[in-house]
Amino acid sequence: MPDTGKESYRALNGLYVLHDELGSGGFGKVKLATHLLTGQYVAIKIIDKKKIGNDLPRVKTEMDALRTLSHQNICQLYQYIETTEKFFIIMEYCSGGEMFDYIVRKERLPEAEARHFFRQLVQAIAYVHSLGYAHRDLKPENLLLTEELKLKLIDFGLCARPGGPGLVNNKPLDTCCGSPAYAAPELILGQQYLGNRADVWSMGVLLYALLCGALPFEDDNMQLLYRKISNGRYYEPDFLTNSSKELLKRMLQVDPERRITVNELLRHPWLNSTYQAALKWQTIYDKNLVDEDVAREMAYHYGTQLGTMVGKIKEWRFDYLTATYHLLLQLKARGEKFALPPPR
Ligand SMILES: O=C(Nc1ccc2c(c1)CNCC2)c1ccc(F)cc1
Repeated sequence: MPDTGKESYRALNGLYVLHDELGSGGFGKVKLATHLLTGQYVAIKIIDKKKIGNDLPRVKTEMDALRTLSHQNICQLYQYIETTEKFFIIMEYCSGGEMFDYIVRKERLPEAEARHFFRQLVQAIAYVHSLGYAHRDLKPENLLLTEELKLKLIDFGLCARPGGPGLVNNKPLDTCCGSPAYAAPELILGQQYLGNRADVWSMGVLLYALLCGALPFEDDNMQLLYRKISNGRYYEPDFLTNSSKELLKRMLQVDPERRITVNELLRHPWLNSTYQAALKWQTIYDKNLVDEDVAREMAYHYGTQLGTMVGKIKEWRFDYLTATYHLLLQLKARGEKFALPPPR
């Protein structure tokens, strides 16, 4: 049983066992846990309502986004539990940890490896934008890696909702958006900005970090940092290829009107040079399609007809059933045997 605050974790009893902490963000902590029915690891984001106070809307924003978004490069929401004191957001566990740590360990990435990760980020963002969302807090800490070095985007707490005020926003940085080092000039100047274009700037900063192992705009003094970002001038190390330099220049355009768009990115030669197919960004998942093998195993365990189980899964309630389905599907996708205990 977890330490103090036992009663507040009661909601997890019989469903999950908590292990050590994976990280703690502005919002609360993320703990490693085991989903008991399948024995699979998950990550549980635990948010204390008292501690977030008037930031509660950000949690709702994130939940709305995560319920809608389902993509191979976005960390999958499995289950959502709300109690009087806390939110428990049960997510896909990404055992490779944060991209930030990966870059630090390797200092900087060869162009081919940077491309491998950057393509997946562009696919995730193209999908997010196609649904009218903008992420608005893109940084290496919000990019996680799986065991197979697949990239998974997390933390939609600052994203702009479709048609919401966020899409065109002129709130100054501190009130609404993420880390200054990755923030677009128009955003830090508190001007009107389009979330989509601001995301492209942040992706440019990320690509620079992948390729150079450093940030293009950096200063401990916030005012000087803002000035560097607004000038848009940065150091180009000699090891950068001309095509990398050209792409960075197109992404780190101070004028959002002249900045490359996501659609142009999807076709840019730097992303496609060693790959035949153009970037396929659509999701591989179909909410109306339920994997029959997984549903059959679940029907067996819960003692229901297959058709009934398929119907229940399709409700996508983000309850324990949704979590079980995703975890069994993940086992099947990894070619591993998956079985549930027989009905009690
Ligand atoms: O899996 C996550 N974090 C994670 C996983 C593994 C490791 C870390 C974080 C940190 N370094 C050690 C390895 C994770 C998953 C979802 C989420 F919303 C937040 C974090």
